[in-house]
Amino acid sequence: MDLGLESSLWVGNKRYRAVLTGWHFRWTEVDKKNRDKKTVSVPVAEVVGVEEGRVEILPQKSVEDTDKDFTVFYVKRSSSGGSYGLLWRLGRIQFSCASRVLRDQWTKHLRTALKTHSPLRPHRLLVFINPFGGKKKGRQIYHSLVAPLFELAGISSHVIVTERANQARDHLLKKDLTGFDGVVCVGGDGMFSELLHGLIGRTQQEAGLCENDPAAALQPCPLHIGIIPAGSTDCVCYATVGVIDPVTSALHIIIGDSQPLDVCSVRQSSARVRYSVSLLGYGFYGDVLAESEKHRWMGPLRYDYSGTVVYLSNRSYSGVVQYLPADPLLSSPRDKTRCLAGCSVCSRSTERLFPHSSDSGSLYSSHFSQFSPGSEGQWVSVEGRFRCISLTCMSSSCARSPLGLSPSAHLADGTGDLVLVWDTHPLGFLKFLHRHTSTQDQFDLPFVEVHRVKAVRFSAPSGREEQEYEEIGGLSGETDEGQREYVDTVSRNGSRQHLAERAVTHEQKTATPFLCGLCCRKSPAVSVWNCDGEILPFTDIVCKIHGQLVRLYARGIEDGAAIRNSEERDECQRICIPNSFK
Ligand SMILES: CCCCCCCCCCCCC/C=C/[C@@H](O)[C@H](CO)NC(=O)CCCCCCCCCCCCCCC
Ligand SMILES: Nc1ncnc2c1ncn2[C@@H]1O[C@H](COP(=O)(O)OP(=O)(O)OP(=O)(O)O)[C@@H](O)[C@H]1O
Ligand SMILES: [Ca+2]
Repeated sequence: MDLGLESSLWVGNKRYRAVLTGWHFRWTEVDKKNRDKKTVSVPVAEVVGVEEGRVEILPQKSVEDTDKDFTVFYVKRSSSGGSYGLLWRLGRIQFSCASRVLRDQWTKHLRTALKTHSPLRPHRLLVFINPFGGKKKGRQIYHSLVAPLFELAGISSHVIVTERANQARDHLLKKDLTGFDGVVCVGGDGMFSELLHGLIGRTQQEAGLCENDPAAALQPCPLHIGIIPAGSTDCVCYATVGVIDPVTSALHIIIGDSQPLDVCSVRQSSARVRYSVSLLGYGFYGDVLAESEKHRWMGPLRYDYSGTVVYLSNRSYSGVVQYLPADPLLSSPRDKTRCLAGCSVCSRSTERLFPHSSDSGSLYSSHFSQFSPGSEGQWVSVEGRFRCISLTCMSSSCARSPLGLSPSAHLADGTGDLVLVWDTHPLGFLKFLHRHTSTQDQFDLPFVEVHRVKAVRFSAPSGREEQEYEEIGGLSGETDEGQREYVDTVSRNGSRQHLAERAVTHEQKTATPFLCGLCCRKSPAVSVWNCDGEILPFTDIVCKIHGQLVRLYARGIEDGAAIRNSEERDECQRICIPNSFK
């Protein structure tokens, strides 16, 4: 069927020329005064719904069933006033036609175009609401802001308000999921993590794979994940959409946006595999999480409180980190680029990961592991004392840190960024933390390194080594230069320098201890791993990045400045709607 259509339409008493081409629906006021021919152009993929009559959904749904009118709902962008990304809102325009026949033609053509141009739009969703996440507003957010939009878009949803932790994960692992196109969580990163674990586990079960087997090439999940942010950090939402806004996220779900995401698997020999996308952190971030769990009642503020307590306790931990570098010719964590919607680095990665798929984004093609025999590079091993060790599959931007833990990390390039912060003077570490809140480069410090990696291993020192270290006084008051005393070898097994030997060297160099009463306290020998907000019950780990293992209803961060500039240049404005239509 030819999807094109063109005719005059009225909005109130103004006449418009409306055109539906393959990909766009445009309307231009036919008026001598409209000399610059301002046109509103909406991509068909961003039309939310088409209704006969004059329809409103806010503050509540009302339908005036007039037979020459139709209403179009679509995505309208506005600046987020702070965040990097753009807020999406529901735009609405009510058209009148010359006849009922023409009206029916418009609604039919628009609906057919919608089906053709956005094949991933969900029809049926499974929604989990955590009533206790963040500020405990999950239920309210879903019912007042999201459910009316889903209804307008003809999406039927099965809603489960969780009664316990891990209910969503267990449901996805065991219950019948037939008929669902996607799964949505209303909550924070912890709820997202439940969906991630449930869906990855379920997909491997159905593929007859054992997910705990480190050699298994994990299969990508066929169901999309949607996140309606209602948590404390909401890092996954922020880093994939660019704003924390339930309406924006609901609209991404409705139009069936699709953003692949890398996932890191975390294993210890006998334990169940865990997954992480935003932060696998040891040392500072592990300790902050452990401390914050004691203060859940504080809500989102618990992280600031615990962050301060942990910072003042001035801890560092020793260990051996081994990592498998990613191909440095493809990208670098210090190349000052940003992964934005339509990212070319991620698109090329899709072609590498799914080489035999005609639609390189297809989920159903066979998934090629990045760890096929022979493709491995050389492992690098470093050993020493660290303030923190972080591994993230994406930038991990959030409200606290608008550019994130690794501002140039990519959502779907099959790699993770490993940030090593060596033990340093407390003020140095504060400088590092503080740089996360601005555009200053947190990696441009002598005690910080960042590596783009495909896999990581970590092991804490044996009890004896750590005891020797403590006996000789540790590194409190160490200078920035002091951290350079580490082993950087290229080997498969890593090589260990005796910690005590290095500690003596450091001790000879120490500056006056800072915050003596706090920092001279003995650090515990080991920290814990923070795996996307969950404390792992083991210390020594092996991690692997699985490129594009899951897909979210998102499109990456839209570059607000670029979109605004192109609108200023272009007559065909996407979001310039005359005030009378707002
Ligand atoms: C001086 C200001 C420093 C601000 C430093 C901001 C760095 C923020 C980096 C945040 C990265 C978030 C990564 C995402 C992690 C999620 O998977 C996880 C689950 O939701 N969230 C956390 O673990 C929650 C982690 C939350 C960490 C918050 C740390 C707050 C530190 C405050 C330090 C204050 C020092 C004061 C000295 C007097
Ligand atoms: N009904 C429930 N009762 C108790 N805990 C729950 C319930 N439903 C989910 N949970 C758990 O609560 C934890 C935290 O939830 P969530 O991630 O939604 O909010 P948050 O911790 O405030 O935000 P963030 O993870 O973004 O910091 C999750 O790990 C989840 O497993
Ligand atoms: Ca990545």
